[in-house]
Amino acid sequence: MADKDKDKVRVYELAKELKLDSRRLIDLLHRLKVEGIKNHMSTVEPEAVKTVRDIMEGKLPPEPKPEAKPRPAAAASTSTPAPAVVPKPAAPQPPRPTMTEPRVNPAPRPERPVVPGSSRPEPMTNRPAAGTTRPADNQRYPGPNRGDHRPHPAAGNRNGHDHRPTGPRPNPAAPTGPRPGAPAGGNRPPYGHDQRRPAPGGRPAGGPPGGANRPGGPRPGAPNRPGAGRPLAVPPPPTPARPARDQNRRNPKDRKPHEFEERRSLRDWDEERMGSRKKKMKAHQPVQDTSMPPVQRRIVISGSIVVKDLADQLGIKATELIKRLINLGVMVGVNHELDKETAVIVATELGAEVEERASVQEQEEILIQGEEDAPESLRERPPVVTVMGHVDHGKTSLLDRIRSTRVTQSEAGGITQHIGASVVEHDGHPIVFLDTPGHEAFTAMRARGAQVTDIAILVVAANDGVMPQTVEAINHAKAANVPIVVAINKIDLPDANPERVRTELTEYGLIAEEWGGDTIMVPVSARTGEGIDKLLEALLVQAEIMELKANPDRPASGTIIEAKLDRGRGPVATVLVKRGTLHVGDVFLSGTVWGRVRALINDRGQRVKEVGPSMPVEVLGFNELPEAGDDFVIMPDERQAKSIADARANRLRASSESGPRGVSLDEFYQRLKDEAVRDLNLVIKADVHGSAEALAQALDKLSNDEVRVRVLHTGVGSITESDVMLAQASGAIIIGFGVSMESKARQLAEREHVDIRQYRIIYEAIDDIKQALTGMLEPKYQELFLGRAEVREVFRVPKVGAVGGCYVTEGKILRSGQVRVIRDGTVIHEGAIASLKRFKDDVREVATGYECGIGLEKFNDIKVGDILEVFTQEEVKAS
Ligand SMILES: Nc1nc2c(ncn2[C@@H]2O[C@H](COP(=O)(O)OP(=O)(O)OP(=O)(O)O)[C@@H](O)[C@H]2O)c(=O)[nH]1
Repeated sequence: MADKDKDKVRVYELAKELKLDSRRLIDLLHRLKVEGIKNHMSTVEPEAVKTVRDIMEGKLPPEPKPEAKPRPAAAASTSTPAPAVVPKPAAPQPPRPTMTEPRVNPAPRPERPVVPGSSRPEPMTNRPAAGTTRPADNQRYPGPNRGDHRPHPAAGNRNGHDHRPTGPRPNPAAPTGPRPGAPAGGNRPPYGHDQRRPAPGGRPAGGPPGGANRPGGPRPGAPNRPGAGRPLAVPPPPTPARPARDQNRRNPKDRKPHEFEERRSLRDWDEERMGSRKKKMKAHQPVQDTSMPPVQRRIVISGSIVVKDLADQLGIKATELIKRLINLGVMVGVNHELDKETAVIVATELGAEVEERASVQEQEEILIQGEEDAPESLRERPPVVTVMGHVDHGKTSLLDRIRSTRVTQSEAGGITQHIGASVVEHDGHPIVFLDTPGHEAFTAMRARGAQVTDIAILVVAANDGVMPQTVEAINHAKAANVPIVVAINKIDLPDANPERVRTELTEYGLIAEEWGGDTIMVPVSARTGEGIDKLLEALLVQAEIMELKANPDRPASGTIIEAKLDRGRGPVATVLVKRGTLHVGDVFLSGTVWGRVRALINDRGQRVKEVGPSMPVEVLGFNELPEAGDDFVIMPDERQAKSIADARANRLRASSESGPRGVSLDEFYQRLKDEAVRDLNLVIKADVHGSAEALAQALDKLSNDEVRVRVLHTGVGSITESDVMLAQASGAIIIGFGVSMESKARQLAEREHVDIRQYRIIYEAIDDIKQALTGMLEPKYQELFLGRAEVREVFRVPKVGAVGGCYVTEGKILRSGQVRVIRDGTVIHEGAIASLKRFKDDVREVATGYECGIGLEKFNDIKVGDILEVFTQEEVKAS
């Protein structure tokens, strides 16, 4: 039983192993009627695993094409539909897995019996020749790492899809061996390499690099290029070592329809449907270029590389390399940058021995991360605290009051200086307060990848209670897993009602300790100072619970919390040291800036020689201004600091020209598969509280054992910058329901690639999330903002209806666009524009700063003050 469980694999694991997209595999499993397959995380029973593997290896025929099955009426685009396949005697069936499901039993599928001898007979006759005539190749491209996507004990029985030599295969038990070309035993560095990334050697069975079929040695009977067409039904003469795959794949026209059908492996089918460049490349049958001898070099690839440079390294002409790349389905020019994987594949194809090294980025990570601290090296460190709360509830007053307490307690002489954080001592224990209150600052820092806060003080005015931004602050802190200590402020006021605050907070999961919960709540008055000591005490208690520790005896690393250009001193920045001790004279790196610490100044304006963990300090010695939120690390020497800074600058340039940084719903499933995420984080904004709650609950219910839908925040009203920041910081998607979006929020979302999805129908939102969780999200149309106009007057035009006399405040209004009418922050109508006029003329567009008349289709209720937001729909490219 235990053994059986061990054999179970999850869909995504199997898909990865077979180099299939999980969706395709799920499809196949469904068609095989394997039960319990819900998504990529579902486990597959060993029997079904075997069936799928057999199919993939060509031992069993694939199931009918999906087009043929679900839509019988659909015209078969490539081949004869399944029913037309000539039934063959079921006689010499290979052993079938004993599956309980009827589909995998031979009986219900008489139309597609397996007749090894007849289904893929010809290539088999050639294989021994291929395998045995090229022992050198086999050595260079050890079987299991190349064409063989997984070892199988029955390898010898393979049919035409097995391209491995029949001779001894090195290490047949290892499904993922060293990469091709990598020195035996794989001297690839143990770090940084994403094992999930398909190793070039782990390409699909029968793929280009497949054992005996690979180029690299002259083949007898040379002209084997695709298109050299040879009738496949006729068993080829045994002599030339023509690769089986060539015949199977490359001459489809020569095949009879049913043969074609039978020869199709699921992978062929999958590739046809997927059609991505990489797949094409992987599926490609390498073409033997007899004009070029194999490259006899050993080269090192440590990251992406320009075609020209790779050709240099290989000692061949760039044109030759390009030719080979084109053969592999990669269309490139001489200055094109190849990613590491492609470079390794093509170099190996050409016969070079490739050593993969950690990229600069990977080396950088190692250098920066340093070694793990031994537990015995850890010492207690002060907590770093941020104050949050609703507007006017007293955040600044409370911070001021707290800071003022240290004047009496600390040693004399220090002049408080604003450096972005202050240190306050209580009972001899320091507590560090970040000077900028508010959850926006807190989350902005997180959005930059830095989390410096250990504890959040939530200020709630006792006379006002929980307000919208109180809730936001709670959710922002929760999203960051930062514990909250509540300061119930303004208790000096006659209408203060701390009990009410405690009660209201329970609704948001904050239960006061005195009520049996675990949230410390302290009544205070920033005005009178009452309760401040207790609050500081509470912070120390919370810190103690958290066991905040760091190793002070190592080179420092921390975060920039503030940076400014000082007229006299040049660029200065405040660093919050996270671990280690920072000294004057240390060489540092921060983002793309590096330098040597010239001076350290603490929050009292005193020069210090060193600072330890959790301490804020102003650092002089920057030659450029770093950015708040950047990391700050001490480097062994200037050379290394400079080299990493340069590499980062290059990457930054490259990344700003390409790829999105945020998470999108479209790519969520891919990330899920790659195990990058297990949570789908959402921020929900709706027109009314009821719909926000309903949506949150409905979406929450979509969680399953494998993926958790986490609603980080729900709120009422427009989507704000703070929502976008929260989404960015937490890798969340924003769901807007009947709400508009603030301009700044849109700009930030566009810049940071935060996915904002707006809906008018609750089920559409639920459907989209549901589909995203199963990887079935259809390519969608995405809204593209065009412009915004304000209705300043309303005209009633006979026979036409209401026309808004508008002023374009942002972007431009296009006659062809769709329009959303927003009144008091709520979307009240969405539809088309019926007319767009400048004076009396119909126009196609009106730009910012101009007036125009806008009439709406099927909407006459335009009112002065309405905002007309114009947008268009743009197809989102499938990711
Ligand atoms: N009576 C009383 N008033 C207070 C107390 N704390 C703050 N206030 C007053 O409340 C008002 C708002 O205080 P701030 O400290 O500016 O509040 P804030 O939360 O920082 O406000 P924003 O920065 O605008 O978000 C000021 O008029 C303060 O004087 C208190 O404990 N008691």
